[in-house]
Amino acid sequence: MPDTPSPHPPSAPVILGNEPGSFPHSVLAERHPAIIRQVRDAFPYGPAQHRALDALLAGCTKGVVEPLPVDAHDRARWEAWGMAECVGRSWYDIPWLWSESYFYRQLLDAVGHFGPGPWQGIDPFRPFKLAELDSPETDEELAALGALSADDLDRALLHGSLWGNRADLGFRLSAAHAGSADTAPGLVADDSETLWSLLPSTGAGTLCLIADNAGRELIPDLLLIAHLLERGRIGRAVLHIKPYPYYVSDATTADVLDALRRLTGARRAAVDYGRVLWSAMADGRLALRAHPFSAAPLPYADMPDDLRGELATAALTVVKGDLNYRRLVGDRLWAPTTPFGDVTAHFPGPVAALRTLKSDVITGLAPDTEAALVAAEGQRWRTGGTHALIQVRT
Ligand SMILES: O=P(O)(O)OC[C@@]1(O)O[C@H](CO)[C@@H](O)[C@@H]1O
Repeated sequence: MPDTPSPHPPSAPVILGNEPGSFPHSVLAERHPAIIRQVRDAFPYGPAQHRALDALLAGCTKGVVEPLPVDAHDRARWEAWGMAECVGRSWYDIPWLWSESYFYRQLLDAVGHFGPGPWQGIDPFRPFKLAELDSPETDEELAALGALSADDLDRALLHGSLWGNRADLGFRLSAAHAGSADTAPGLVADDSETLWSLLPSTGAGTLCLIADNAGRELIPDLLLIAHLLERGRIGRAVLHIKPYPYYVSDATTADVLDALRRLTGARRAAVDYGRVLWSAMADGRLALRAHPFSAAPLPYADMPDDLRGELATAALTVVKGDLNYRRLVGDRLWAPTTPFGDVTAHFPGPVAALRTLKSDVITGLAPDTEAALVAAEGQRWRTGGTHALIQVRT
């Protein structure tokens, strides 16, 4: 249940990537090289791009953080985001959140995404996102929509959006040996009643949904938004997406458009949801927002005033996924029973986290829940993607 924030915000060590054998270390040492390989194989890049990818691979695994060029379009932004404190240090010794975020910034640069030039704007992750969107699993999920009874819809669509977070593509690169979610499903925290109380059936407020992955996560996020608009639980929705490709599968504007076309091109129930969303975009009841801070290497406690002001007016902000959870509560090694209300007291309005567990960060667990997880799985439950949570701070 939501808890009352204590007057003194708690603290815990910031997560770094420098402990061999830890999950953050494996992301820097193994996942990032795998992502470079995958991207390199997916496009007929030219020699300059291959050389830049080689340099990034050597730098991010064995070198130190290099500053952005003085004429980089976003140099001032990264300076404000703490570049000076990280430059010259090993990628492993700085906050893990910062290293990961900078890796994606540098990867896009290496393939020419920021231009100028013919590769400007090309998303290096697009082939993987499209493959997922076109997969038979997506067909099956959309076909199953029609079978849901009106009474089931709230719960089914909320859980679709929640468990859709398991589908992130970067995670799958290191999840091959994780247990199947079917053998150990389960919510480790479930504040869904509180969530629904913030979205009453006569609601006219705004829902902000801070999206995570494209494809099989974004589709259920969009279905949930359409449903809430149709049921009159919200008057308006703002979908916060990334301003550029990020963490492999994070949703951008292009991904929203692909997902919408997938829905409007589908059959039966799915197409109705697609039409609701299409017309909601046309009349302003659904807006997209690609704020630069959405791809910042910082916790949401540090969000800029314009974004803070915007989220403050929402009836509820739903924060999707693992990375956004890390940014919401702070990427720290919290004691798992640290109250969620305490670590999110900085957030400007009611906030709900919908997340499958894919990194060490966790807060808000009841002591017996933590004990049961540890007894059953050691610490694997933290990163395996087989558990999920719905946590709310009113
Ligand atoms: O945010 P998402 O898509 O749910 O998960 C992102 C993720 O795969 O990437 C991070 C490691 O790179 C982890 O926090 C998490 O497992």
